[in-house]
Amino acid sequence: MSALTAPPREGAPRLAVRGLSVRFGGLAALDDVSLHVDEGEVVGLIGPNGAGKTTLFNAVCGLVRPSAGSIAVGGLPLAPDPVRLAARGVARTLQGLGLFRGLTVRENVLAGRLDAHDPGSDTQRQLADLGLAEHADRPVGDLPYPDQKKVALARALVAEPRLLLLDEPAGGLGTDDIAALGDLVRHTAATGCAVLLVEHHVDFVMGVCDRVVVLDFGRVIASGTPDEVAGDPAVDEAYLGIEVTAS
Ligand SMILES: Nc1ncnc2c1ncn2[C@@H]1O[C@H](COP(=O)(O)OP(=O)(O)OP(=O)(O)O)[C@@H](O)[C@H]1O
Repeated sequence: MSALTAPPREGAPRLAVRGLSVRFGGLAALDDVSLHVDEGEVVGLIGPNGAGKTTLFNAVCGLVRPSAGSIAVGGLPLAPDPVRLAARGVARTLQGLGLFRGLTVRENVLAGRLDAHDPGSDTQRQLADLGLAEHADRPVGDLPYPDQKKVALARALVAEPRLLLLDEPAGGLGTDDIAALGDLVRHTAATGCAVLLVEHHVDFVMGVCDRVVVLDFGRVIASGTPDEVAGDPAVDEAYLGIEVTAS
């Protein structure tokens, strides 16, 4: 059995990042970053623009090559092969929508579950869970932006991931949709999925996460519960006056 198809090691974090560094020429986008996400946990990854959040996601997905450090999923080292991520139970949403605009809602969600025995029924259930069933056969580009964000989420969730990477899921959403998103994230974690959440909407992060890790200039400057992080002066300083509050 290869490391890619082996079951996760019992007791190991779903995601363990140790001493990770990523360089782009002379720029250290990530510098000795360590973090972990356990089964059923929601961990927020926050920090100002350019702090390295998306680079960390890209490293986990094998899209950028670290210059140092290691990444393990379920206790097993991660091979730099984005195509095999789904087989390891990893799903991701993108900062933009990343949808196939010429396809219907159903076809977009189906794209997240092409390996399944009966992808059609999984897709239908996921669409119903997110209130998208009545839009299933519409071109995805015809839906309002919040519903398109839901389609992108549905495409990740239909794979029943064990590790879910969410890149700015609350971006562009109104208050009610953000509240519903928070419920969905917590519900997903309650099924045992580990969630790593990159988000600029700090109140949302503080309300939904069990722990928060703060990056600035590629380094971890704070980590802990939302209350611990919100009270950390280094975090206020990194955000240059943006209010950081725990709900
Ligand atoms: N492919 C790349 N080539 C060169 N530099 C890059 C590349 N990708 C990211 N960077 C740089 O690495 C640093 C970290 O970028 P990254 O996108 O990870 O930050 P971020 O925290 O996700 O920012 P934002 O909140 O704006 O999305 C930035 O200085 C960025 O300009």
